[in-house]
Amino acid sequence: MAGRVIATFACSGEKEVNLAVQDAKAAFKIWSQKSGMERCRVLLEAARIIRERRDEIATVETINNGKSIFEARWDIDTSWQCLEYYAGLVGSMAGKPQLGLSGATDREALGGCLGRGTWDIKKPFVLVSWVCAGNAMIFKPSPFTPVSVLLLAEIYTEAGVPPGLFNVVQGGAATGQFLCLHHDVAKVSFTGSVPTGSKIMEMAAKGIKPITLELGGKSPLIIFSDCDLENAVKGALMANFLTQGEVCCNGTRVFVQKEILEKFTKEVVKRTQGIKIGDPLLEGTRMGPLINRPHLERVLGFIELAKEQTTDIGCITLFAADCRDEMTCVREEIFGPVMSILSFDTEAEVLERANNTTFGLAAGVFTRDIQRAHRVVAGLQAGMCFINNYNVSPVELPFGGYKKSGFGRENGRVTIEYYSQLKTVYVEMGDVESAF
Ligand SMILES: NC(=O)c1ccc[n+]([C@@H]2O[C@H](COP(=O)([O-])OP(=O)(O)OC[C@H]3O[C@@H](n4cnc5c(N)ncnc54)[C@H](O)[C@@H]3O)[C@@H](O)[C@H]2O)c1
Repeated sequence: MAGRVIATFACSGEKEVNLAVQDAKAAFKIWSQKSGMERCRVLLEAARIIRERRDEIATVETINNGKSIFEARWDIDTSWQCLEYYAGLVGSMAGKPQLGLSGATDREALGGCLGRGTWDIKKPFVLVSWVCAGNAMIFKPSPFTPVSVLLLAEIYTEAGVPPGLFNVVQGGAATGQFLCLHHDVAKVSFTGSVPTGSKIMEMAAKGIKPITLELGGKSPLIIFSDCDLENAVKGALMANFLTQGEVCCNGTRVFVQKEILEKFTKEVVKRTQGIKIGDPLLEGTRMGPLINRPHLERVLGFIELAKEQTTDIGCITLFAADCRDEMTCVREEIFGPVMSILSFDTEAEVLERANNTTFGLAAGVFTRDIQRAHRVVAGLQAGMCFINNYNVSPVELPFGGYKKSGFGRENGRVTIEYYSQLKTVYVEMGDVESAF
C-alpha cells in the first residue's frame, strides 16, 4: 500500500470556501431552530449508520491514515459512542429560569464553526458537541488524510441534518487561512502543531473569534517501583505505539524509578520487539506505516541524533535506559513510535522534571499507592491525567491541554460550553424604579 495514490482532490480556493460558508449559513438557520429532541434523533441515527458501516469506515480510515485496522475499529466505536453520548445530552439543553423568576439564561449556538484536523479520523468523528449545540461546521482535513471525513459528511446527510450543515473543504494552509479569516465563521477549532496553532490564534484575533486549540505534547509517564510491573509495561506501550506513535497525548517521556529500571526496560524491549509491524489492513498487524516519507525521515532524524547523544539505544522504536532530560528526543515532539526511558530516584525530583516542558497535554502515573497517585496527579501540569493506565479516553471525560498544548476541551458535557454562548434575559415583574 505504501506510496500508492489513493485519491486526488483539488484544493478549495476562496470561491469554494465562500460557497461552503454560504451553505453552512443556510443550514445553520434550519438546524439551530430545531428542538433538542429533534437533534437527538438525528444524532442517534448517525450513530446507528456508523455502527452499521463500521468495517467499511475502518477500512477507508486504514487506507487513509495507515493505522492498523484493529485500531481503526476502536476509533469508529468511539465515534458512535460520542454521537450517542451527545444525543443524550442535547435534549436537556433548554434554557434555565434564574433565582426569583426575574430572568433566564439560555445557551445559543455560535453559528458557523470551522474545524481543522490532523491525520486522524477521530477529530471530525468525535467533534460532536458543535452539532449538538446547534452550529454548522466546515471541516478541513489534513491534505495527507482527505478521504475518511467525506464518509462522515455522507452519514450526517443520510441521518437527516440539513444539507451543508457539515461541509468539507480540501486543501492546505491557504485554504485554512481563507476559512479562518472569513467573517461568517464564528469559531475556529484547530487540531495541529504549536507553530500553526499560534498562527491560527493570530488570524482568529483579527475577527475576535473564540477558538479551541488542541496542540502537541511531550507527555510524561511516571512509573514508581511499587507498580504492577506487567500493567506498567503494557501501559507504556499503549502510551507510545498507538497509530505508529502519531498521537498527540502520547506519554513519550517514560520516567522509571531506579530500582526497577533494568527489569522494566527488559520487559518493554521484549514486548516492543513482538509488535507486529506491516500491512495495516491485515488482522494481525498492530503497527502500520507513518503518514508519509518526509515524516518518516524526520522521525529517523530524531533517532540518528539520539544515537549521537547516547550509546544506549534499544531497538528502532525505542531508546533504552539512559536518556537525559536535555536530549532532543526527550524535549521535542517526534510524533512517531519513539519512546524515551529516563530514570529517577524520588517523587519530588520526578515531578519537577515531568513538568519541565512547555507542553501540558497529558501525563500518567503507575503506582499501587493511591495516595501517592493522587498527590502526583495534583502536581502534574497536564490537562489529561491517567492513573494506572494510559491513552484511555471515554467520551464522557473532557480532553484538552494546559500550557502550549492549547485550551478548550473536547468530549464531556463541558465542551458544549465551548460551542455555544450564554444569553441572559432579565424580566421585570413589577414597575420600573426610576432614578429620574
Ligand atoms: N491535542 C490534540 O488533540 C491533537 C490531536 C492530533 C494531533 N495533534 C498535533 O498535531 C500535530 C501533527 O499534525 P500536523 O503536522 O498535521 O499539524 P499542522 O499544524 O502542520 O497542520 C494541522 C492542520 O493545519 C493546517 N494548516 C497548516 N498551516 C496552516 C496555516 N498557516 N493556516 C491555516 N491552516 C494551516 C494543515 O493543512 C492541517 O489541516 C502534532 O503536533 C500533534 O501533537 C494534536
